[in-house]
Amino acid sequence: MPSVRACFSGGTLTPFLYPAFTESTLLAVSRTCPLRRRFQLQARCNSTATEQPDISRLDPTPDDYSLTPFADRAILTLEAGAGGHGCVSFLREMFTPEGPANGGDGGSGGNIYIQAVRGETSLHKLARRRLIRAGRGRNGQGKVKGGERGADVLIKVPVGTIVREIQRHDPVEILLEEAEKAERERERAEANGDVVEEDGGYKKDRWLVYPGTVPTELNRMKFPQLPKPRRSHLAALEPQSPLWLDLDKHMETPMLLAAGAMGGLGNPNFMTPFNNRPKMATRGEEGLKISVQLELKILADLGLVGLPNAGKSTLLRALSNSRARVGNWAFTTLQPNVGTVVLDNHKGRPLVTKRNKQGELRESFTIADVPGLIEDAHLDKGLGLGFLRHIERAAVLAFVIDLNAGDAVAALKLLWREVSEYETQRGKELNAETERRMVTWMPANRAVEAKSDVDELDIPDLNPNVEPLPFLASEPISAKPWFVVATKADLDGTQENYESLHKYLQDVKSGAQPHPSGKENSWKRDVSSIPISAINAHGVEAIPQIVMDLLDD
Ligand SMILES: Nc1nc2c(ncn2[C@@H]2O[C@H](COP(=O)(O)OP(=O)(O)OP(=O)(O)O)[C@@H](O)[C@H]2O)c(=O)[nH]1
Ligand SMILES: [Mg+2]
Repeated sequence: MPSVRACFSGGTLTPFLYPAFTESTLLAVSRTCPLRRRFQLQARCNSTATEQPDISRLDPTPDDYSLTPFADRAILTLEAGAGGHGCVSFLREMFTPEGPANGGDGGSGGNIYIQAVRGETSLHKLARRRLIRAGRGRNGQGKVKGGERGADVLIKVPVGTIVREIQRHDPVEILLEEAEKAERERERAEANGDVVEEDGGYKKDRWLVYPGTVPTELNRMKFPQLPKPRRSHLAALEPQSPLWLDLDKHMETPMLLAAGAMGGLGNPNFMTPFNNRPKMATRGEEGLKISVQLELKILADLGLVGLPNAGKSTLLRALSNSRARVGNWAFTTLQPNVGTVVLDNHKGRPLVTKRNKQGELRESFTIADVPGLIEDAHLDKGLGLGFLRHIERAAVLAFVIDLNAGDAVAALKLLWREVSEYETQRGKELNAETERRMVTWMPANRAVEAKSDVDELDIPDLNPNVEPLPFLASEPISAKPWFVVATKADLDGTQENYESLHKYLQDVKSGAQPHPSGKENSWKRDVSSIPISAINAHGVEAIPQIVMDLLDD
């Protein structure tokens, strides 16, 4: 095992594993060199690393890992609670056998809330549920007792979840439109001097009548004008339709997605000076239905990109307490792992001192390790590009290159090519997904009505979301700060490979070589590389400092 030495090579100070570089080279570094502190830190960390490398943890058997269920997509139908029905009831007391109406109103339905919380890490629980329904309001009762409210539902999602609406069915909106249409027709008829028919009939889906009312009696009954469909006051707090939420911060309070429907009116609402015993009440409104697509894009500070078997998971283990699975075969990792690197454990001096934009000291940062990418991953080879969405939102990217697996420069170029391909494809993919799922929902009883209706204009428009949803605007991946982690540097014959990689990156930085993504405005200001041996925890201590330097770049 070569001894661990820090070295100064080609202007970049890195802890180097190759014996050709000596510590005396480092001592020659000027005291004013901004990288001096990093070197001191390296030296300190290296010495501790050599003292107690926890090799078994970094080279575990393939069964020594922990795996939690994970899903990063879910399609859900959310149904706000329907309102309870109003009640038809009459006061009956000892000397008042036929008292006035005293039916209570129906309770309103439960609301649906959403909250992004730090503790959640996956959407798998939601993906299994498919339909989430808030409680229905209870029916009103006699003695003017209002129905109980329906139970609310709180959907907890991980921070970084995007909510997109696929389809919406708003029964109140439909009823309002129908009422408006009827109003317009009445006005038109009045203007033409026609006889306007009063809307006094029985509508099975809107009215409730006294139990035991026979059909002949129903025909004779005079029904008042149907009250306008009502919305709960809370509906004003609903986000604008179509839903497009990017829940990228921990939320202290839940956010309303769909307010429960209003309950029906009890029979006292229909009392008139001539009739204090109306035998009808209205039914509760139907709840708002929204189909949404949830997509989790893990928000990590550092994203690890690499070919399969490059050593990403081992690196994650070396940097954090993660128990990601490690194995000597491709695609050991099948789902993203997130690890947290603790910079300050409040026991002595922090590993790296860095303040964030708000001036607070950073105590930790997160790393996302995703399944390996292979050539033509953009054509859905290997595990495809699906998992790249998790590094899309990482602030800094680390390209993990195996120095023992052929030309490192070629590997880096291949990775960048796939990443850029993903970038061009992601917008298209998102929209295609939405269009595929878009179906026009029509309630069963209305479908017949619509068919029999010859006047096309009369068919209520149940699919208001015909316009394509906007793309998610985020910065291009090639504009993110990045660096290269050249791993497996402990193996023989990797030095030359590292040197050519180092030279290539110097050229990219100076502009002699184009950015490997081939995109314009890509980030290459301070590209660096660091050789490490993750399996021995050699050299990895420099990574937190590099990430911190690039984080606020
Ligand atoms: N010699 C040496 N072997 C390493 C080093 N890092 C990782 N390995 C080995 O490389 C193999 C693959 O490591 P993983 O960490 O599973 O690689 P990965 O990139 O996560 O692989 P996938 O999840 O399949 O994409 C394992 O057998 C590790 O023990 C290193 O620094 N030196
Ligand atoms: Mg892995």
